[in-house]
Amino acid sequence: MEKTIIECDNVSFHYEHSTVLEDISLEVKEGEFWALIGPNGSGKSTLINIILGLLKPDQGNIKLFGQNIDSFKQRERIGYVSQKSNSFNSGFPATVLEVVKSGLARKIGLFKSFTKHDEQKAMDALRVVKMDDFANKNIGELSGGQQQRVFIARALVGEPDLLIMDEPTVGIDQKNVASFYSMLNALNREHGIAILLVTHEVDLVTELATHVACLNRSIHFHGNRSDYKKMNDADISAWYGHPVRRVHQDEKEGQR
Ligand SMILES: Nc1ncnc2c1ncn2[C@@H]1O[C@H](COP(=O)(O)OP(=O)(O)OP(=O)(O)O)[C@@H](O)[C@H]1O
Repeated sequence: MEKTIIECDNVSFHYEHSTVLEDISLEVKEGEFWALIGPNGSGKSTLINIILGLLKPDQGNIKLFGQNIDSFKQRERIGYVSQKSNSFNSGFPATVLEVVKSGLARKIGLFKSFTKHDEQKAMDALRVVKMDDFANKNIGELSGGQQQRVFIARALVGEPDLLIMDEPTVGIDQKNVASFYSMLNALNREHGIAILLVTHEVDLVTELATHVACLNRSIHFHGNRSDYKKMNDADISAWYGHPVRRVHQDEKEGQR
């Protein structure tokens, strides 16, 4: 049986006077690729911050890899890429390889120097995201999409079992979004890394994610991809509280 990697059990959370999350229960198991969808301000980033241990829930419990979050010490098992990663300007004084190696700091200690082996691991991670040819380039000289691949490599260099991403494609054009997602697909299928992806792309998830959860203060839907595909636009609109229309595969093909 697959092991449970993330277990949220009846989690609730509020900021000052507003309740943002109510009774959230969700399980992510080994090898699964979850897309967390929901309208703006529905609590997705807040839930991610709780799972990462950056916020403490008012109620409920989180377990990571079967351990209570308060006693969980194996942070290197989780790679995280935020929506604001791709914001280096052209003058930022670090190469792509240095940025990726910085992902090992948590493992080896901040002030220890990197070894040849660390460098090889960083190059391996760059190869996975097909950015090894850019290793010695300045990070600021890369496009948003290329930078985001580098940030995935930084999250991968510590060989995590789980990758959490909060809207990693913000600011990336549509053509590059598709290749970015196919890379995530390969990470999940070929490297067995579980993925929790916050996204606004209600269409792409049907082709990629193994499971979908829709959050809007509470969980309105969670299930596998085929159950999600059976939902119609009216269901999704009801979860969102406003009209949502998915682009269907035959329409997409017609647009090509
Ligand atoms: N630090 C904070 N203090 C007070 N309220 C906050 C704070 N951070 C977020 N909120 C509020 O909590 C709600 C949920 O925000 P959150 O960022 O989790 O939503 P989200 O689903 O990730 O949104 P988006 O899709 O727009 O990124 C919003 O109403 C937001 O304004």
